[in-house]
Amino acid sequence: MGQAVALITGAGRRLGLHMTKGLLEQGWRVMALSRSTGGELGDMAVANQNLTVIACDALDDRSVDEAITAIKAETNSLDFILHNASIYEKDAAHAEDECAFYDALYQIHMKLPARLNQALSTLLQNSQRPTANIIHVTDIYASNPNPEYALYCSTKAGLENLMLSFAKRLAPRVRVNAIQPGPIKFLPEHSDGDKKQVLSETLLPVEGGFEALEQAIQSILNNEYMTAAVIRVDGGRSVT
Ligand SMILES: NC(=O)C1=CN([C@@H]2O[C@H](COP(=O)(O)OP(=O)(O)OC[C@H]3O[C@@H](n4cnc5c(N)ncnc54)[C@H](OP(=O)(O)O)[C@@H]3O)[C@@H](O)[C@H]2O)C=CC1
Ligand SMILES: Nc1nc2c(c(=O)[nH]1)N=C([C@H](O)[C@@H](O)CO)CN2
Repeated sequence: MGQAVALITGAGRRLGLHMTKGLLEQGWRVMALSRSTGGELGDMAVANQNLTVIACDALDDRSVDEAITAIKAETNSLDFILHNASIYEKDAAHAEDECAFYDALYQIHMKLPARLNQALSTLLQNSQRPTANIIHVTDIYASNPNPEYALYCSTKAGLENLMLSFAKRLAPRVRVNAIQPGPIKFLPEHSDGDKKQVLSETLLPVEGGFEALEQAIQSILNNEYMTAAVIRVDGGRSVT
């Protein structure tokens, strides 16, 4: 079996960058989609021939078309797609541009994953592994929305529904699953009060860390009997 090939969206920072590094360390070839081809990701690509950085802005259809063309020029088979790219902002922050914000959330959480799954389905069917994998990274809020993030949550719910359709459409050669993260990694803009409040509502009151998601991703990749499944990685937050 040849070298496994993964495609990661939103690879430029945090979980996307963490998973890019992890899969490279395991010997995978990684196609990393990012709005910027520079920075740490670009530096890594100069030093590691197993990493290809491809520019992709989900909000620009031409950029997505060009990224799909570039992926197909790089490989004729694909073993894993991680739909990680995301925008996370409160509705209240977009009172003046609510429609444009909702369009952006749809484009990044639903349109981009649907287009990549459809456009790359032949590459996935050519996978050299027993099955190819697609993982949609959603959110515990997809099942039980936080009304302050209604627009974000609804598009994550749409991403989860797309997972079910692609699981039905692409079986049995391709397994499609979703992971619902909880309080994995706060953002710099989170205050200490925000963090304390969230963790006080979480059975395991700590940030899970990207390693917790990586373990769940690996468990899906290694289990040939998992498809159309939704795996929560949230420290129990979703039941409080
Ligand atoms: N962190 C957490 O605690 C939680 C995370 N999640 C989910 O887990 C996933 C990873 O989380 P995290 O790493 O914190 O996410 P971030 O918000 O830090 O990063 C998301 C990525 O999305 C990409 N992105 C943003 N805008 C665009 C765009 N217009 N076009 C293409 N890509 C874009 C960026 O990639 P680049 O800069 O390379 O373009 C960025 O790396 C996300 O799907 C998130 O919704 C869910 C619940 C909790
Ligand atoms: N794209 C993102 N989505 C989400 C994030 C994030 O940082 N980026 N974070 C959360 C969590 O609420 C976290 O901030 C604290 O629990 C949800 N989605």
